[in-house]
Amino acid sequence: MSLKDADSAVCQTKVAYNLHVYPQLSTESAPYCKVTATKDTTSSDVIKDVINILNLDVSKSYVLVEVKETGGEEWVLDTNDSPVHRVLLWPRRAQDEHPQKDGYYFLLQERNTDGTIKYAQMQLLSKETDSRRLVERGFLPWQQEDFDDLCNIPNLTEKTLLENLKCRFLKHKIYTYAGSILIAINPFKFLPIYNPKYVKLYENHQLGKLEPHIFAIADVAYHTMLKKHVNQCIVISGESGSGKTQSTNFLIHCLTALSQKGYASGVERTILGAGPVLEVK
Ligand SMILES: Nc1ncnc2c1ncn2[C@@H]1O[C@H](COP(=O)(O)OP(=O)(O)OP(=O)(O)O)[C@@H](O)[C@H]1O
Repeated sequence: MSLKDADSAVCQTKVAYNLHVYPQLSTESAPYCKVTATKDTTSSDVIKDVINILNLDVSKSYVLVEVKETGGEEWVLDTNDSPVHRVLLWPRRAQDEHPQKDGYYFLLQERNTDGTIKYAQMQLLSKETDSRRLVERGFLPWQQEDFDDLCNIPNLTEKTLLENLKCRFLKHKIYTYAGSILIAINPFKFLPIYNPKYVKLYENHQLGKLEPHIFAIADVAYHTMLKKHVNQCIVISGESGSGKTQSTNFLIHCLTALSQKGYASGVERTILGAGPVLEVK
């Protein structure tokens, strides 16, 4: 490495980032505290800054907690951890400003005298989110509530998986995710979930944010194709009569609606019309 390279490497570590730390006890002035940090700044440096800025009680002990939307977990940072390194692993949209609504942010939590952490912030979560998290962590037994993604079932067995699908089906929720795979159970009756309102609802959304739906899969494939300029493939499999043809029709309907921006055209009719010919064995 040349001296110049070394200089620029040193400069790189000195780049300043703004961290927004949400204190456990929110202050009257602002919901969060802005701290400037570099990659070298440790979590204990950040805590000291927040204590100074907010005039917090120095006799108490605090920890910096990273909240990440994925898994809904809070991670307590070690005193020598670099919060900036954590931020750089977050999605781009959450890196500059990290408002709580985006799900990626830092909390300042107080430690109890026995070393455990006071989770006062948890009270701000809705009761439903709160208990779901406790169930996911195994602190509460799994109730007969349904999970829209099978990966979130805490004790995943064939029995719990089938019970979850059944429970959802009885509530007319025929779609369930298994990660990025969509499971569809044939309802053998019309459900009012395929009108243009739903195409619009799922347009350009993030997979998993809304209730599982075949339009969500079509939308992800369509927008990934536009973004990456690479052909996309959706594999549909299932036994005879499970709804593959019907699902293909819904996919084509959604894809043509997305590409035509809602204007009726003959394209959908032409593609759907080709289906029976293609299916002839
Ligand atoms: N999402 C759905 N909503 C309402 N009815 C559905 C749905 N999916 C399937 N069906 C019903 O189930 C019937 C069988 O579905 P479909 O023909 O799509 O099955 P398939 O998997 O393509 O069967 P095969 O492999 O024998 O061709 C359809 O005629 C339709 O009435």
